[in-house]
Amino acid sequence: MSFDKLQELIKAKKNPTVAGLDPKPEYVPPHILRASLDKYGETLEGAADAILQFNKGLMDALCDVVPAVKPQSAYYERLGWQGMRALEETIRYAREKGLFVMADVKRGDIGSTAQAYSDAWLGKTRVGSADLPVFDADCLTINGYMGSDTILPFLETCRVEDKCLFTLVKTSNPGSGELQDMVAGDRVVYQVMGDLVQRLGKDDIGKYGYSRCGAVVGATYPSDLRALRKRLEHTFFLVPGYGAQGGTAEDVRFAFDKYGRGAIINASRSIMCAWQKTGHDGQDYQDAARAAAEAMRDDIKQFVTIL
Ligand SMILES: O=C(O)c1cc(=O)[nH]c(=O)n1[C@@H]1O[C@H](COP(=O)(O)O)[C@@H](O)[C@H]1O
Repeated sequence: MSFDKLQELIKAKKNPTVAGLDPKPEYVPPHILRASLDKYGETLEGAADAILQFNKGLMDALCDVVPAVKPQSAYYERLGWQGMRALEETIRYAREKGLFVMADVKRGDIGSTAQAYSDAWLGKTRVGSADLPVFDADCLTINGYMGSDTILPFLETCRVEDKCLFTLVKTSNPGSGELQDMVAGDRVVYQVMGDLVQRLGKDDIGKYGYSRCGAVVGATYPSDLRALRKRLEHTFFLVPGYGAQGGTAEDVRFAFDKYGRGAIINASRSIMCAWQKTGHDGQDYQDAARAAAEAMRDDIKQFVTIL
């Protein structure tokens, strides 16, 4: 099953991290941006071409270091349909490179609309008698705070397509406590959500002990991360917030089980924008991204041994 595949890629690369692909035109090295804008003008098409070329270069540099990439849809949506085409091509290229693709869309809606989202991102769209894959990611982030009926359509698509999900449980942002830390009976809200995620996934557990229904738990709240790891033993964690948001390797070690499994740590800007700190005008963006990804891996491996 799908988290088994991710776990095996993590083991093969000896690296429990995912590189976020959240590209803004400002993050693209000047020589790549200039080439695209010379070709297409200062247009959304030009910007979309630049981020696609940038993504491909990053994936060429990172594909033997990281097991997975996580493109965040917003950065592509803001460039309109040209951006969405760049996202589709990014996903296709990632798969060609053997990378596990986690589409970060944080979707959530009533059941019938959730089904449409899951067709788009994980499943297939029916046209006449044909079932056509669309974005075809391996895994998706969703927002399940509308309730279980909005999560289940995604989970069913995952079962049919052998894919998996991450549902927001305790997010990394500064305001996450405003609602997620509210007391709800004898639990707090994020615990209620975590328990729901674990319950929805419980009948479909993979060989490493994890269900298809994972949870997003931020690196920026390490004590909550530690408590959730103990509470949700069958729930795979996506842990964002390392690097640019201040989360450290010491913080994220709590996300892993005793075999060093069950979690993947994300960093986006600290890898994508590493070239901005080397003083070489972006010509070395691939080396810089690779060095940042290797440094993150080695940093985490000081605290976590993957068996
Ligand atoms: O679902 C996510 O990936 C996510 C959840 C969360 O709680 N916090 C969070 O930062 N993210 C995403 O993780 C990435 C973090 O990016 P950096 O802060 O640049 O490493 C962004 O794509 C965020 O949208």
